[in-house]
Amino acid sequence: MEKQPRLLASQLFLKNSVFEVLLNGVLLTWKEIPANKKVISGSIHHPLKVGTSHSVSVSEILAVRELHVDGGTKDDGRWQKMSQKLTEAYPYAFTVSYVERARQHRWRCSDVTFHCSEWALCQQWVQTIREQLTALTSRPKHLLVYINPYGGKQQGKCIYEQKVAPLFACASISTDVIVTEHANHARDHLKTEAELKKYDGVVCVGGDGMFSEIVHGLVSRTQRDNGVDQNSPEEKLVPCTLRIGIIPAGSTDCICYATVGINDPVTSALHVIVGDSQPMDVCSVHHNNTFLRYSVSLLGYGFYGDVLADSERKRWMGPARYDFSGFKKFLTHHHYEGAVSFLPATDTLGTPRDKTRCRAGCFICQHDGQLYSGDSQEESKTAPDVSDREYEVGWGVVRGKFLAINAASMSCACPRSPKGLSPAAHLADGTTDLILVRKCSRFNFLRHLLRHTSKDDQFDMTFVEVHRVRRFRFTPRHCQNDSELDLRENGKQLFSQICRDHPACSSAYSSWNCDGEILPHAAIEVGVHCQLIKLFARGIEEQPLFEDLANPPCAL
Ligand SMILES: CCCCCCCCCCCCC/C=C/[C@@H](O)[C@H](COP(=O)(O)O)NC(=O)CCCCCCCCCCCCCCC
Ligand SMILES: Nc1ncnc2c1ncn2[C@@H]1O[C@H](COP(=O)(O)OP(=O)(O)O)[C@@H](O)[C@H]1O
Ligand SMILES: [Ca+2]
Repeated sequence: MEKQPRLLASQLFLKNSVFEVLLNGVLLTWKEIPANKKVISGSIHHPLKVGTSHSVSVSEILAVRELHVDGGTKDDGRWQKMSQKLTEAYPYAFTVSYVERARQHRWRCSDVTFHCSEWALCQQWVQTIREQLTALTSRPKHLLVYINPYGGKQQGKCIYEQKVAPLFACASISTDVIVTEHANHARDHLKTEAELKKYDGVVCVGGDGMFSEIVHGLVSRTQRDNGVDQNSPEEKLVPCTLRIGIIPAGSTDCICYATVGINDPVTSALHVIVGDSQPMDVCSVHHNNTFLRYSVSLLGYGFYGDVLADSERKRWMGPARYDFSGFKKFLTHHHYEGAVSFLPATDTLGTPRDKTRCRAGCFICQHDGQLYSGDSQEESKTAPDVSDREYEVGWGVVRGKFLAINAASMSCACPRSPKGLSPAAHLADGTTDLILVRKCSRFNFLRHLLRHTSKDDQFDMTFVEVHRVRRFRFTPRHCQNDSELDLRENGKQLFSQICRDHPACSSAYSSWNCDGEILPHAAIEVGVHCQLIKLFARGIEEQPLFEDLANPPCAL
């Protein structure tokens, strides 16, 4: 790393020792000075701590504040316990709040308080650190927050007020908070009313469904403001400028989990505060040249569609509804017939069977950002009509009976499956991983499902194939025309009754699970829009081998 000029260097008092404290444009470091150090209160040091040093990246400092020693305890209760002698020798102090890495990708806010003998020195430290923080232009100052009070275990409001709001206040971030009153409240507010110019980002407190509302509101608003027609599947969409933060308070929380590495409200709040930015792909879903929805995580037909449809009726069960419906639909074991045509992403570096993973600073995402708009793509972008042009150059077609057709635009890692539906998928490479699970025995399907929870490769099975694609289209076998599709809605109950009476039979249609929402059509066309949105996240950080490496001793 380029050597940074030293901004400040002082000997300051911390706990019971004197530390050499240094600030340059990149790091704040404090190193214990072992020799001649004076132990004031007589407390015993842990031998390992002697001579240790700490360093914190300035970009991960949340705030700095002065302590008012005269008034006693305004900011730090521990101050009271300091000996009279210390107060006399070092009557001025300031506290630096910073990000500390804990286990399993968790971030925590830590405080360190330095004591000084002179007021001017204390002021100089506080001011210089503040100047450094002000220079970090990627940090949000004003945020629009939407809370879904009914997501997950209905803890959204409480999570925000107790864990997140105090951190935003500490980092001097101001907020406008809206607790949603009905479904689509946040989406419609963003789409039409919200004064977006006032904000540096939008925060949603809830699950994947709530995040999806925010995405729909922001993307639709951006297209409308730029005169882009969402109904045209070929249209190139305009990226959203505002970043989105997710405070996880839902049932699956896969978007948070797969972009941060953990579904933890404090960790997510800290990623917002430090102003992280993670671009993400968004799929647009159309039916007959009519826009249906956007998807950022899972588009699932068959098993995941049926699980979602069933679980919606059991919302009262909370997150456990997915396990209940999952078990039920596993036993039902329905398969669906149809044709999937797709445009493989032949010009990308990665494949769905890679051992490498999309991680913070991902090389593939950084380099593939521009490919979607590349001219070489233009000619082959249009989806062929499966019946007429199935051999169109570049497009592949797979027909058959499927237990599940899943498109994962990202890994879809979540607490249920920490590696996700497609472990090697990328957050921002402009592709989605199309996973086709053909009809097989219950036992084999169970083996496939179980592999989502172990190290074994869920794609290494004869009845599973996976393609990395830029576009795809699904046509259910019995879909001759639209009126038949509409009929299915009315006839569905009768049909499912018949199927229950004749277990060998399978219903003709499943539903698409689009990020937790049921789509009204089975025949869809999907295109990936590379890096259409940005999150307050940085991707999953590589885990340090040893805990100490998370806060490496600085090389001075
Ligand atoms: C036997 C264990 C099998 C575990 C397989 C787990 C795979 C999980 C992959 C989950 C991908 C999730 C993608 C995200 C979807 C969300 O957009 C969406 C909405 O989330 P929200 O309610 O928070 O707003 N969530 C979902 O659609 C939930 C999908 C969860 C499906 C769980 C399926 C559990 C299957 C259990 C089968 C049990 C078989 C047991 C046989 C003895
Ligand atoms: N105030 C509200 N009342 C009812 N539903 C809401 C409200 N606010 C948001 N929703 C809807 O609740 C659904 C589930 O929200 P989400 O936060 O994803 O929780 P979960 O992960 O438990 O599904 C979303 O589809 C969202 O549109
Ligand atoms: Ca992707």
